[in-house]
Amino acid sequence: MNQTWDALKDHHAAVEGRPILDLFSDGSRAAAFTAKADGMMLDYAKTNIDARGRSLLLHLAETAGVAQKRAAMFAGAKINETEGRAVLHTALRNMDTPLVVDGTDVTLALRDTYARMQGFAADVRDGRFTGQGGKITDVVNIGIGGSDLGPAMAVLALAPFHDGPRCHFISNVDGAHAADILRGLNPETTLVIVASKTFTTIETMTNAETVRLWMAQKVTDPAAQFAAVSTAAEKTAAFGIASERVFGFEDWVGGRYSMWGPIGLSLMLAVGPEGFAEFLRGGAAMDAHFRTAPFAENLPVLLALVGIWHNQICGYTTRAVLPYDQRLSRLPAYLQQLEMESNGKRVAMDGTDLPYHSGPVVWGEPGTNGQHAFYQLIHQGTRVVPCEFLVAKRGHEPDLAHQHLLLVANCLAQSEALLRGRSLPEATEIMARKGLSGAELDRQARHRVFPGNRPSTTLAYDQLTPFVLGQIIALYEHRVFVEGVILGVNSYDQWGVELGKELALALQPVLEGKTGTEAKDGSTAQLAAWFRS
Ligand SMILES: O=P(O)(O)OC[C@H]1O[C@H](O)[C@H](O)[C@@H](O)[C@@H]1O
Repeated sequence: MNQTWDALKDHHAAVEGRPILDLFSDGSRAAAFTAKADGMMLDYAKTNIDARGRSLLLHLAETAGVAQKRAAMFAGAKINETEGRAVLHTALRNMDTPLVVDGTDVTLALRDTYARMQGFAADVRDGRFTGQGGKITDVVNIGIGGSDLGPAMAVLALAPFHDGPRCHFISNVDGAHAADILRGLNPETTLVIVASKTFTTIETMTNAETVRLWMAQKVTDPAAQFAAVSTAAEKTAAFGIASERVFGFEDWVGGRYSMWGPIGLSLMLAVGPEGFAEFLRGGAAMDAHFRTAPFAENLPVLLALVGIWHNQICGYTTRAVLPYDQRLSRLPAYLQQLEMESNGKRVAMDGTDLPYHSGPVVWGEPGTNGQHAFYQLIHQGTRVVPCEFLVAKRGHEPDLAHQHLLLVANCLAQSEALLRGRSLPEATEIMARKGLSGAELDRQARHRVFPGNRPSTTLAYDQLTPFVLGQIIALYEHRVFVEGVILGVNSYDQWGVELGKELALALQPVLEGKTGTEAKDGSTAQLAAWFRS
């Protein structure tokens, strides 16, 4: 921890409890604590960050080496130090700019694969590639984690742009998932994409086998209706998928950063190659903004600094992502992997223990649904939950513009209510008007107090198009990067998922009764015995 961290802690101690609302007595507050990029606006004025807090936070980003690390990442340096890999998902959306890594221009192979994806997607959509019962009507993407959450989120987000086959996603090893998705699908007109960076993930391999057997009941050559997306070409061949339907990528694309490349094939099939290209253009626009905008106007940097302020400095342990955009209903789940798998670490890059907490718990649901569920706690619970609202100026349903207006009113009202709250005198007056008095008035009024002074940010955009979705996702990716650099963690590995995988493998023979439970703790042994009985 350096002096800036200490200065931030001191500053927080000095301003803690100050009403954020008071900051608006400066009429320029709202504009001064808002940043814009290519038609998108991030309002972070409803936080307790003031001019001094912001300048300390910006200093933190500068002294942590964010600019240097940013340059290193975009240049293809091996910043994923624990796996000895570059981090180049940004190259997937900037393929026209040559990028030499280890003596090779990596964009040549990227462009080649991208052209093959475009050709295949067009063939499927136009009916040149068919199933054994005719034109492909449905696509099933089998993948998990980064090979599922991104495309599943984006396919839902871009529903108004769908003009291709219907897309479905199977991820869970729970057979219920495959069973429920496959019910109602016709194997003869279904294309299956097995999406796995490693092509070893047990959930995906198990589901791929299940779906192959399902298809074999109706189709003479199931493999002909399978495509694969992976870094492991030999494994896809061993599974029996012809190389012309295998779309590869390099290990310098992290799973949770991979939807810009072949992992996005299902999205390209749904919205078409041009819609997908727009998504890439949106990501590239955010890359350009991130690389060139001064930190004080830089959306990813500012969003990261708001995160550091709330989590590491104020001590708020979670953050809620609240899209007032029904089609972004899977964004919180997507961000849970992006943010928590990236920055949920306990040691710094050099292996030493972190001197502060790492990334927060990320959670959320779309508004207005959340309002009728968990907002009670956000408004009146004893813990502060920083809220991150997202909202579009326009919906896609011109006939339902009145509903969009209602949606926006609710979004703005929530951040206003969190900021303003309702004092005891205000609550007392309301209850007195209802005829209460004395102790009963006091008791009832206290239940109706909102402490307020609860921070939020609002990300506002014009309309949820492929371009804007690309901007949003790249914004969050770079936010994670900046937070990771400031915390000094490796945002690009995920060792924390390994132990459970190993133990699950070891428990399989125990549950099958082939090995005993001697090596297990009493609780695990008891549970295993119960399932075997
Ligand atoms: O794409 P795959 O190799 O099948 O990996 C799927 C997912 O599983 C792993 O366990 C990791 O935790 C994720 O980062 C990854 O996205």
